[in-house]
Amino acid sequence: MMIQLDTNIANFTNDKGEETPVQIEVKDVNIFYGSNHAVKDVNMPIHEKSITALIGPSGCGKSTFIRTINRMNDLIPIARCEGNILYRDNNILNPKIDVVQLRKEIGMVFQQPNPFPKSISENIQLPLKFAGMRNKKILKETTENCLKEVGLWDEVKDRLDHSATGLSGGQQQRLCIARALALKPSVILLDEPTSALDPVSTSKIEELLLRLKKDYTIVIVTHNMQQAARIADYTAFFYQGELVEFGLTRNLFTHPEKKSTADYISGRFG
Ligand SMILES: Nc1ncnc2c1ncn2[C@@H]1O[C@H](COP(=O)(O)OP(=O)(O)OP(=O)(O)O)[C@@H](O)[C@H]1O
Repeated sequence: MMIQLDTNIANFTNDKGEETPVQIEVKDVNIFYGSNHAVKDVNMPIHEKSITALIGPSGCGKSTFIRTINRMNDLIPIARCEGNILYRDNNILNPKIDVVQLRKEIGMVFQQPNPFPKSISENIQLPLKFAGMRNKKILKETTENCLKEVGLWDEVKDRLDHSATGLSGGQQQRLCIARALALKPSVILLDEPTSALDPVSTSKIEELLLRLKKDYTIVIVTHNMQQAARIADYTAFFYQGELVEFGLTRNLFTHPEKKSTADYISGRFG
């Protein structure tokens, strides 16, 4: 029951009524794990400097799909992807693209905060050093700027050399977002970034994402429909590997076009 998406997507606007151009275009994407067809014929736009939420019941393919956007599924030997994910005139799924460069431009944050077991500042600086940056002044400035960007600077500025694993879960997750920002990405993918966090830490991350969308394109997998409704400009509802419905969040939640979307958002299953 794949829906036909309107490809004239430039007409979409975000919740402020502003047009946001399409940054990534997903075309006819199919993903398999061996013989398991996990994601089926997905077509959707991802709009620049907007938040796109991926929702749907467990096992519907949300994580599989988001991981494909920066080729994390390459790490799973039985995973196979077909189709096109167009980004800056390239197909992300082209085996010849530079995956290291891709992951600098399209960063990822996971469900469990996963800081390196190093100091807070090294968490920001290691990816930069790995990318060849040696200038100590720039490393220091970037550390401060990224920590300020995620609202963590005032909380940690006096203990930058302490282990990141000593931070709270919410602080660790903001550090992981800061680490992704250090590489100056244009897109940030987040796979259930708040599901391991308490409500206060969750709302800090939501506020942070709303700030970050001014400068970054954000795609978030969430089980929490209220979260999608609170922060996402666009929402995609997946069910059994198919993209059932995509649209402006306010439309999808108030006037879903498909019965299964209506059933899911009203809590009748999932
Ligand atoms: N690493 C993997 N190896 C093999 N099969 C996988 C792998 N990851 C996911 N799958 C399968 O792909 C399908 C989609 O799973 P996926 O984790 O993408 O769904 P999801 O919507 O993110 O679920 P959840 O909300 O529970 O995280 C399922 O059938 C799952 O078993």
